[in-house]
Amino acid sequence: MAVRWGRPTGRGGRTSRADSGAHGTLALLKAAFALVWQASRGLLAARIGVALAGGVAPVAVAWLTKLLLDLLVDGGATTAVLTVVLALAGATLAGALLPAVGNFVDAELSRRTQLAGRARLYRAIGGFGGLGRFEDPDFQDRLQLAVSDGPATPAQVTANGLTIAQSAVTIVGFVVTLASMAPWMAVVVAVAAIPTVRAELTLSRARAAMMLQLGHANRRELFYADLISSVTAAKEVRIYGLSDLFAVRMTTELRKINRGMRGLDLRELRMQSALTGLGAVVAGGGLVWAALSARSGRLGVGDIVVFAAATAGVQNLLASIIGNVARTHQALLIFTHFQQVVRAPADLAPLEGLPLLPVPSLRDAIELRDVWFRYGPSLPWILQGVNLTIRAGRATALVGLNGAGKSTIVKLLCRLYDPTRGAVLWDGVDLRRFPVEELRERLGAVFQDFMAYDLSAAENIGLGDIARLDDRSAIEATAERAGCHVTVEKLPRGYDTLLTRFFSPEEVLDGEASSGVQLSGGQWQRLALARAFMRADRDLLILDEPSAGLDADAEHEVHTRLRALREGSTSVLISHRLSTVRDADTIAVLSDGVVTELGDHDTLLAAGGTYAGLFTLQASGYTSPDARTELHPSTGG
Ligand SMILES: Nc1ncnc2c1ncn2[C@@H]1O[C@H](COP(=O)(O)OP(=O)(O)OP(=O)(O)O)[C@@H](O)[C@H]1O
Repeated sequence: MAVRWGRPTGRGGRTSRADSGAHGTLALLKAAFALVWQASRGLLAARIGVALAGGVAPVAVAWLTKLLLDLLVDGGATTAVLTVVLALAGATLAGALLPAVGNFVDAELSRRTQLAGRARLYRAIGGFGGLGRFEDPDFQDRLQLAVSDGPATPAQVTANGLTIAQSAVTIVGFVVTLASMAPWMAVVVAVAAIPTVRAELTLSRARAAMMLQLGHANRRELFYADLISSVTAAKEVRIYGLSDLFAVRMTTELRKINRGMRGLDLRELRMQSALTGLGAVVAGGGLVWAALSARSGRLGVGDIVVFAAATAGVQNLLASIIGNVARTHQALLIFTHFQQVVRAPADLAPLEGLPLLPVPSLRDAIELRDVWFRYGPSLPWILQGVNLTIRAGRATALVGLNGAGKSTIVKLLCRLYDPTRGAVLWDGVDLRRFPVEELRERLGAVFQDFMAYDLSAAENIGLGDIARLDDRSAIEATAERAGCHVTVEKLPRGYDTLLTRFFSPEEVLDGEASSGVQLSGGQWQRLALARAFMRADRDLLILDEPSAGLDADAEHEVHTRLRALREGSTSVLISHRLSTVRDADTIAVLSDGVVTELGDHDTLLAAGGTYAGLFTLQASGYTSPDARTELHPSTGG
């Protein structure tokens, strides 16, 4: 089983049209809030309350301080002074406590939203009926980003958004304060905010462009990092001594990323310095005016305090808004990917305008009628008008050289893809008329690239029919039929043995310690067979190279068992070992995207064509590539 390495994605990711424009941003914000609202209305309401109170507290503190100072200077009554002191203490305490309460609520909201977001995301992913999306590189990038970071973003957007709202409340309070004392100062502060907002927008755009640029470098960096550290690649990486090479490539990508980020950070630093300077000039100028006004008796001591607090507060809050807008923008970009995965339309479309039908038991045949297929519009045709009838209750074998399209046909039978042209008919009804999950209920399959689950032996078999996942006697009987019962029984904990070294057994097996076991390739293959056998009673059994990893004895034995199992049921068998397909009722030879020969073993042998040539070649044990090319000049081996 060859392991194909996945394409990891960067932490940045691509922007899309949906990201751009105020309308898109607003819709995203709404969707993010909606998810948080759905996760916990009560907590969100509490968080909004905290933001409002947190926004009002600093303004209240400034005004109460002014009031207190004015009372003291004017010799106010003790009760009045004490009342103001108490109110000031309360407002200060609230101002100090609210951030901590806000953090707690944010964390809890984040946990709940992530739970709801993940559930929604994995429901959407599980709903993709076919394989096409998983093989689309752009969709893969989006998907991986949505999975890794997407569910956390709605809560981040909400928390940042509410912090911005909180700052805005305080700013409004301070600007009103300033306006009541010196209207021109309020105007100056408001005007001074304009460059800040403009700078923030420019920076946001630069950040988005940089993320787009660095997305590819990010993906490559993660790709090499994963290769170096993953157990799957560990064998080859060590044998071929690849880790240094990959480490150098990884650090090269990382340097590229760092250069880009450093440039952006420097730009941000320059802008922020300029803005801080501007803020200092505004605040300083205002303070000079306030001091002169106090000297001339136009302002009291309390006024100066509240004035200083208001000007400094507005400048600081504008700076904090900058950071929060940036973080919100970043989170929204990632949330875009989440939304696009969650809202992706069905990938396997039903036949237009026709209602879905229940899947009837297969009575007559499955027919591929003039089936053309390619894996993408820019990729070559794999099937170019395949016509083939798979008769109910009979065994059909598919034969052909590597890359002829045998597994592709199997994938079309399982409706993992739809034909590009032509149709697959189930007793005359197009497969696209059936609900895909219902169709799959009717199939049992073992694939060339079968799965080895890091679970117990029993589960590895039972997953073939989840309704009987806990039915130990059914699982054991099936293992017996697949010829792996004895092997499994001899494992340290028999059927409960964990077939992995990846998880600690204590995590999974009720606290009972027992080391996990790793099976050999052939043993895994038997388990995969047993898994398929759990569905032996289904309408169609698909066996794509079911014995590829087995030794000669085991292969013979498995095929004897398969023959018995296939008896009277509908099956499709793919095998390069032609001796194992010779007793199939029908053998179809695929070449150049079409069925070139069809018949039983004797007929095809007598016809003296491709099958006869291949069979004779294998029977004689002669495997010269030259001879293969001579036999099949048009198909690559
Ligand atoms: N997911 C895919 N995306 C693009 N091309 C693919 C994909 N899967 C298979 N192909 C291409 O389709 C062709 C047929 O592949 P397929 O696996 O059906 O052949 P096969 O007859 O089963 O070969 P083998 O005997 O080696 O298993 C090959 O050229 C392969 O490169």
